[in-house]
Amino acid sequence: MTGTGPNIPIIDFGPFMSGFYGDRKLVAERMRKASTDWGFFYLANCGMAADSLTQAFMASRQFFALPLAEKNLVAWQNAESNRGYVGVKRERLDPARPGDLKEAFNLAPEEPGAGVPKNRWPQGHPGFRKVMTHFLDDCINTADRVLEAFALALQQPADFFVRAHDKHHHTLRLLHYPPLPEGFEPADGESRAGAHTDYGSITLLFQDDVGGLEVRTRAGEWLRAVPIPGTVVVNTGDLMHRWTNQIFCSTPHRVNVAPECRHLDRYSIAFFCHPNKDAEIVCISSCVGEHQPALYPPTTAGQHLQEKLTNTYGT
Ligand SMILES: O=C(O)CCC(=O)C(=O)O
Ligand SMILES: [Fe+2]
Repeated sequence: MTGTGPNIPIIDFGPFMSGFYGDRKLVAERMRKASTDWGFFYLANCGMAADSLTQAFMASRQFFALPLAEKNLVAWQNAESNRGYVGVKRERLDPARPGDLKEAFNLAPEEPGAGVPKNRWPQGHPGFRKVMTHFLDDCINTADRVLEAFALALQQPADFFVRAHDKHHHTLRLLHYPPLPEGFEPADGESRAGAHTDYGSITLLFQDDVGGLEVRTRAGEWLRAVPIPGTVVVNTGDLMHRWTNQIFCSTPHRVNVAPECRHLDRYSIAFFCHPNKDAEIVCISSCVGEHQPALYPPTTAGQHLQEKLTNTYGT
């Protein structure tokens, strides 16, 4: 752990949302640099109403407070649907380590015309569904603006990434890290969430004020990504790493069982953005050159995601 040295950048998104081209370009360039150096940045003034976030966290707390039997009625079933409740230790983000000390609930936009809805909503809690559906829309909007900035940063048409994400194959994930019992000592390598990289293009991460998120620097040290009120953490995932021919990094991160926060509940909400399953992922032209050959063959976003989920859940 390092307490000195450079820190994860904080970028003010306000000028991108309301500014002229010059302002927008400046913000996009900051995002490009942060994604290259860190694969992580805090975004301030992202345009999301504080109220929407407060409500989402409240609804999340209420959901996780339900009896386990009730949560299990909406249990996660398979990687293809990837929705519903995932119990404590069911998942290991770092396959070499014990199961993660967390529980989660995944939801996602319903595909229009796909028949039976796939989200697994708990019965008798219409408020939960309403708040989360609203929050999901907010996340999609914010992510689309971030993707526009990325397109500008990479000299692509403004809608380059937004179009590739327009089927909204995203996942919203509520996370709860329960307090650990008095005297708890983590088994070797046990943590709230094991070290991992995210699979998709970008992730928006909202954390409460407990802390515990750690990001691995390029020098290999673990740095705390402390909660900064009024900001959302944005990180670039494996797919963006591949798409940008490794220019944007997909940085390992984890949630550590730090002694000072071990006995506190921690809540976070992650919005994982995934391009359309049929989107062709070919190294972006501005990231490829005479001295920078494309490092990956084309794939589709769907193929990429399925491989990653299978590795995590073993299904
Ligand atoms: O809870 C957090 O702060 C991080 C969670 C995370 O990185 C993930 O679920 O991919
Ligand atoms: Fe993550």
